[in-house]
Amino acid sequence: MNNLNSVFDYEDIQLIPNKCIINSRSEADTHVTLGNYTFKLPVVPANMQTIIDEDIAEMLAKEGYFYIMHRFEAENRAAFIKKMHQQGLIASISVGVKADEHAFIREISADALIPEFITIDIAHGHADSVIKTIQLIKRLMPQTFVIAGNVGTPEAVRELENAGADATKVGIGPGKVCITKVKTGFGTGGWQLAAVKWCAKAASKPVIADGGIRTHGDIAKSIRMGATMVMVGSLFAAHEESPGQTVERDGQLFKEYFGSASEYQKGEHKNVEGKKILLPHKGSLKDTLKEMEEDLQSSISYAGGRDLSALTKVDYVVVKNSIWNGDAI
Ligand SMILES: NC(=O)C1=CN([C@@H]2O[C@H](COP(=O)(O)OP(=O)(O)OC[C@H]3O[C@@H](n4cnc5c(N)ncnc54)[C@H](OP(=O)(O)O)[C@@H]3O)[C@@H](O)[C@H]2O)C=CC1
Ligand SMILES: Nc1nc2c(ncn2[C@@H]2O[C@H](COP(=O)(O)O)[C@@H](O)[C@H]2O)c(=O)[nH]1
Repeated sequence: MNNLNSVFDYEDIQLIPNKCIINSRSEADTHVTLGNYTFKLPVVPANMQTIIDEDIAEMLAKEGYFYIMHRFEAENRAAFIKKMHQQGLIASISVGVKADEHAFIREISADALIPEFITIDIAHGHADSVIKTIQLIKRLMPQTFVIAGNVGTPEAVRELENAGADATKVGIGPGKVCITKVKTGFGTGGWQLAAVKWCAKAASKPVIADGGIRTHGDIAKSIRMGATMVMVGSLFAAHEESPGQTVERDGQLFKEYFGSASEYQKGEHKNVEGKKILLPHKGSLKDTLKEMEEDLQSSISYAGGRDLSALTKVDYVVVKNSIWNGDAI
């Protein structure tokens, strides 16, 4: 991006249709390949404690979706890898960057519990601590696909790729339960889609757009701007299967969704950069995944193609705050 002042976000963009070349949306193929594996959708639920648990991870893996287990029940991770492998499923876990996390990486490597995917999950991923963690994983488990983040600049993407990351995750502060932008003044909140475009242009490996996805159409927009996959929190929160607590207010059911840097996650009010919200109880996660697939198939048809690659080439217009036009879904 040459001009950082001409930025945009998801609600400011509309993709322009091409002539349809399929007879039914069901012909459109939403599969995506990441590393050595192909998944049903270019979407992964956020590795947060109110979004995913081991049951959901297992369901997603069995159904052919990508998943990333969170790192907040650290002591369960080795057993989780073993359990997934015993069922012939991929193991995809998260790690941090502190000394105990390096010890854990050495431990699983020594025990030959090698996950197919490891995501390094910290707030400010453009850091030597992340580079050292990438290098450690790649030295001990070269076959493991490493996703590193989070970052918000091309320089960070290149540096993590050069350190050995197989993919980078872009998004500092655009999340629904994020307060980084107001607490620190930094981030990609409000211009996340432009940041994805900026970073993807510099990337030589896959980029995962993380945070700020509010509609299924935002998935197609992320892919147009160069993302291989998107990470989604709030849209996946508050389902029947979701791990967040169910709460009743005035006879209506809600579920908790809290940030990984919130005091609810941390158990203390220190370096808090996340909050908790209540979201109306939704139906089944499987139904949302199905609807997401149908909507993305429709996006592919509007792009004039048969698969996700068609989305990467479509024209688009920037019309500030255009998509809602006073409406809601
Ligand atoms: N995508 C996003 O915008 C954000 C996501 N998060 C999520 O919150 C969770 C907790 O993140 P995080 O606090 O990084 O994880 P950790 O608490 O594991 O911290 C990781 C390490 O990085 C250090 N660290 C954290 N932030 C900074 C910073 N701004 N500058 C220098 N060092 C830093 C920590 O030290 P110390 O704590 O002593 O500083 C610690 O050593 C993660 O799941 C993360 O994804 C949090 C904020 C933003
Ligand atoms: N600044 C913070 N960001 C957080 C925190 N916990 C998670 N996250 C990020 O948000 C996305 C999900 O975003 P959504 O818009 O889809 O809901 C998640 O993947 C993280 O990158 C936090 O406490 N603070």
